[in-house]
Amino acid sequence: MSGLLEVEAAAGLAVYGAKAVPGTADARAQLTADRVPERLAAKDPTLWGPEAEAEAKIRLGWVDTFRHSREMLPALAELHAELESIGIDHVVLAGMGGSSLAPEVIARTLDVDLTILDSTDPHQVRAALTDRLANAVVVVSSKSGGTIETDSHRRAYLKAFEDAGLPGGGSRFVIVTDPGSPFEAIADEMGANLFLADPNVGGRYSALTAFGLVPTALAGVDVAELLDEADDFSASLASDAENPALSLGAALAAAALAGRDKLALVSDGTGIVGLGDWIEQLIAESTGKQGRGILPVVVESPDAPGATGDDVLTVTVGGSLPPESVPGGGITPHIAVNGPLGAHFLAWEYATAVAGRLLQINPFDQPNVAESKENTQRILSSGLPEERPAFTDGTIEVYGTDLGHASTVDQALGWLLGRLPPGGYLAVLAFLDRFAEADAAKVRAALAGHTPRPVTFGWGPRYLHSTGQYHKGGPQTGAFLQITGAVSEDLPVPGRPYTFGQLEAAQAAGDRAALARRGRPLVRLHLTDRKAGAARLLAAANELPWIS
Ligand SMILES: O=P(O)(O)OC[C@H]1O[C@](O)(CO)[C@@H](O)[C@@H]1O
Repeated sequence: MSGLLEVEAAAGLAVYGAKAVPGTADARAQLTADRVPERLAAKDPTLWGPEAEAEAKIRLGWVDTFRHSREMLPALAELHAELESIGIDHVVLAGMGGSSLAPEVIARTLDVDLTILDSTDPHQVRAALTDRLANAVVVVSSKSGGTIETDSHRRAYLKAFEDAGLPGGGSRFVIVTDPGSPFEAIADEMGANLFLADPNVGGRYSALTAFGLVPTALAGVDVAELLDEADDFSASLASDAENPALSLGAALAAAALAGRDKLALVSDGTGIVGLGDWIEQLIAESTGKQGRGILPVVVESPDAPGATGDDVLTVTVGGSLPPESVPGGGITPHIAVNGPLGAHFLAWEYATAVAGRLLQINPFDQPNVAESKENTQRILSSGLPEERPAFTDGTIEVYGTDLGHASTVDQALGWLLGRLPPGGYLAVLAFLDRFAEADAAKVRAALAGHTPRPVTFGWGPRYLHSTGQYHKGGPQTGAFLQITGAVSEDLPVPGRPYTFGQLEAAQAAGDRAALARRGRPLVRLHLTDRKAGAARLLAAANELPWIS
């Protein structure tokens, strides 16, 4: 790793090291020879080939939509003031994937209180519903207006407000959706506040549209600043010379094409919090298709296992740095990206689109996400498949086929890690309460410390809208550890014949079916006692030998 002294910067966003990544100079020269900066700034939909053209035509709004986003700021300020004047100051955001990941980064980075509801886990949903309900406004965000999780949250809150006898009904909701979606009509029916988003922007590119801005402005963020940061940075995007986002995209693709196709995303601790989760969705869902793609690996800190590796491009991300400071948060990454959050959003969207062209994929579709959704629907109507554990170890039931002689959780983990092919990865997929059971995420670093292969972690069902695309559409080299938990207090989805617990179980089973159809190695650990099971799993992961 070298080259960190070289930097390309615009409007405070600096990309260090990109040009030193092998192959980047040639890729960048090709991009400028093909006039990509100029054509992308002009929203040329032919940049990704004839097959992507129809989709690209309606997906390039993000190039400049942040300018139009300003138009909604007065209405947002008015609504914010109105809600605050009647004591409604607890903002909940129900939304999946691109409809909640950017608001979460914005709220965490700028330290405002915003509850994100992107889970079907009944314990997590119940915890949200019982938290400051009398002061709550619920932003229901969905571009399509057809996402089952988000509609279920809407139903649950409507019922909770009614049951609590709280006045206001629909006016306690703010719906963010695309024009003409089913949610637009529902907003009207409910008497909800409505913000329509730019329909020419896909979910994962929507950070600087109503999806990123409405919930965060209501939570108290000065979103105009984010728009200014993006606007200032945007001037660089049409340029061939000082165009850091172009170099970033060229480096991501050049590295992947040379076999460094895992992207470790490491926060450097300089004030931007949680950006890795947003970049993860952007890169995984945009590139993981047709058997290719870049696998993002969100790493907890610069010293956590998995930040480096033979096929890993190590990228640190953080806020603007003072002059002379060393980027990278204590490690020497291949690339460091530092700058204001609004510029980060635009730079990564641009880099992903550019990398998509070089990887010869359509960065605007997500062709393999539908399969798990369809499996979920089928299971919800026909019932969960009969499954028997291969064995039970204390409070953990272990499911899987051909687990050999494994009879303990440790052995099952060893079996799975032993099945990682060269170039492969392990994905840990936890259908648990991501706030109350946050410690379960520690299993990623614990496992990554015992294998040379990259280990990712995703909370179900939210990963289905992110890395889920890559798992099924990208290179078929993954092994999967699914974690599910017993439900002690289930919750009905109002107006539906199923509960949140059944929906969550159907989503987990639906994704297992999609992975099994591809013959991927998969172990499911069902925690019959969530707390004890998670502790046992973590201990087992920590005690594993090195498995190469
Ligand atoms: O905003 P929507 O339509 O609810 O979709 C949420 C997420 O689901 C996906 O469509 C894929 O599952 C993402 O691309 C998107 O961000």
